[in-house]
Amino acid sequence: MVLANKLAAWQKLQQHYDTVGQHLVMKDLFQQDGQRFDKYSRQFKGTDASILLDFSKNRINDETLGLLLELVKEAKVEDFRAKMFNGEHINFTEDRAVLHVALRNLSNKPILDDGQDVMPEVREVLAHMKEFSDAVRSGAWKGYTGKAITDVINIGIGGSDLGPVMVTEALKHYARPDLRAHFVSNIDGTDLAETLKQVHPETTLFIIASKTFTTQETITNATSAKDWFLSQAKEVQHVAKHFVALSTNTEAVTAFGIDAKNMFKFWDWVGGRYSLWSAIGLSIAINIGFENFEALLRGGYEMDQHFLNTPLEENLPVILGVLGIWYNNFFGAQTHALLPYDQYMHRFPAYFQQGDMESNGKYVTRSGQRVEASTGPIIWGEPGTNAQHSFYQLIHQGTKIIPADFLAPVETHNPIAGGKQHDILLSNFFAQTEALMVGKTEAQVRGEASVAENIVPHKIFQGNRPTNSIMFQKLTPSTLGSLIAMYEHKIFVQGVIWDINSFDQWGVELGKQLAKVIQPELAQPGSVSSHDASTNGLINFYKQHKKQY
Ligand SMILES: O=P(O)(O)OC[C@H]1O[C@@H](O)[C@@H](O)[C@@H](O)[C@@H]1O
Repeated sequence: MVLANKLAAWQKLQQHYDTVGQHLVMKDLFQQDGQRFDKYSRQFKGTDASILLDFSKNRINDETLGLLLELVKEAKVEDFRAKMFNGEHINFTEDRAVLHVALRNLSNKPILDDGQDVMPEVREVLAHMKEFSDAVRSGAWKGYTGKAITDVINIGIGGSDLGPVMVTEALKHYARPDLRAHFVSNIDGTDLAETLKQVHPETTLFIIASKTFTTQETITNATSAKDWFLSQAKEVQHVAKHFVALSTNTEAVTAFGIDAKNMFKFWDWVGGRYSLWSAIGLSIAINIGFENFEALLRGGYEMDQHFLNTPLEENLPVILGVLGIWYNNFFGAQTHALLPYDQYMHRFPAYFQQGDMESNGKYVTRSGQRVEASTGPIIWGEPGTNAQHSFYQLIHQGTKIIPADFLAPVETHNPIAGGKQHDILLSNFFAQTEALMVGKTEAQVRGEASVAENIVPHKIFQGNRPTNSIMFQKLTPSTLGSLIAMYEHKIFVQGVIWDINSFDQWGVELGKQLAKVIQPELAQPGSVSSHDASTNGLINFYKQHKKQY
């Protein structure tokens, strides 16, 4: 593969940026073209999910879009897309297929990994999840004293936590108040301790979620949870009624003391950050019911079909992907903000921090060279309108360009005050992207009542700040599924263009290795001298002041 910045379309884009792109003023473009919204907005329609993407408030014209799509073709995104769906081992550094799309494949089409159809096993696990989640929800699954489960604690971290957390928050409207979901991820004992305070061992189900079942945080928390449980339940046989595992590692699960029949399997072709669709979604299925979990899968599946079959210029993930490239690589934007105007989606940006940054935070190309172009953006964000009262100042008047996606539902689940609050929320949603685009000129500032001369420059907004507006009818399970899959594929498109492997995560390993060296040093008496002066100093400071428990 050729380095991204050496592709002919990239060079053309650079020239286009230098001569035209960087000078485009959106306000003028809207004045010149009354059809700009129609021209630069697209709709996705699933069975019941419908998503509008308005990307007209971007610093682009027809030539920009044309060249960006040329880049997609030249970088062979379509070939890679086919390779992913066909189970080729595109995650070549781990020699794995990338088949999260199989988890939501609701068609009858087989999906092959190493020549074997993975679908029968996928369906088997889904059936197991249905059976189990139904039993927990109906109260047929009983704890060791014969009581029904009231609290489910998912113990997992990274991809084995963030997806279930984000989705159960986003779909809280569909959850039953008498069946509470909790999530423990951090090795910090506070996380587990504070959660255990809220539950009772007789009515609590622990879901130990770990693809590898070797992750230090998860196994340690799970062991402590088991100790807590056994301190009251006493008999080891009761563990079977209160602990289940979600993993690819049967041996480690059984060694932990969880019955293999209470293990929900998934496969090494499911990346951790793409795993909420797999058995990792068990806490979701229990929380909102299996039918709703299936609707989530359907939404994902329908977006997969859209990504696979829609022409590039109509394809939402492709459009989002190339717009990201335009700002990241030509305008030098370092970050990308996700700003959901839906309180239920408050963990959506955090979810895609892992989804995007663990996927595309890489500087080595598929052929082992160093990239010459900037890769994955820093993803961040908070729900509107809270974010408006926090960091929007910098987006409006700071020195950095912050491309942002604004997301909002047309319909709210909570029409408080006869829908008035939702109107207020949405008026802010519309106003912010408008303000970011049009800004406020010096003349407008002066036109306002009595502004002191020295204050004038402070009140000017340059505008021309790019945003995408993404509206969906209502935050239903299938809509959420489509939105998640849309961003997954956006990340895919960008990774292919940058020629990096979006599906490994070697960058998380070094810190883990070093922590394993340091942990025994903390328990030994005396000071350490084997590290650099800073690390030695910090460790020794801790050892001097450490409390013995
Ligand atoms: O699911 P397990 O194996 O516990 O991994 C949990 C997380 O670990 C991290 O180090 C990353 O590699 C993530 O991609 C992964 O989701």
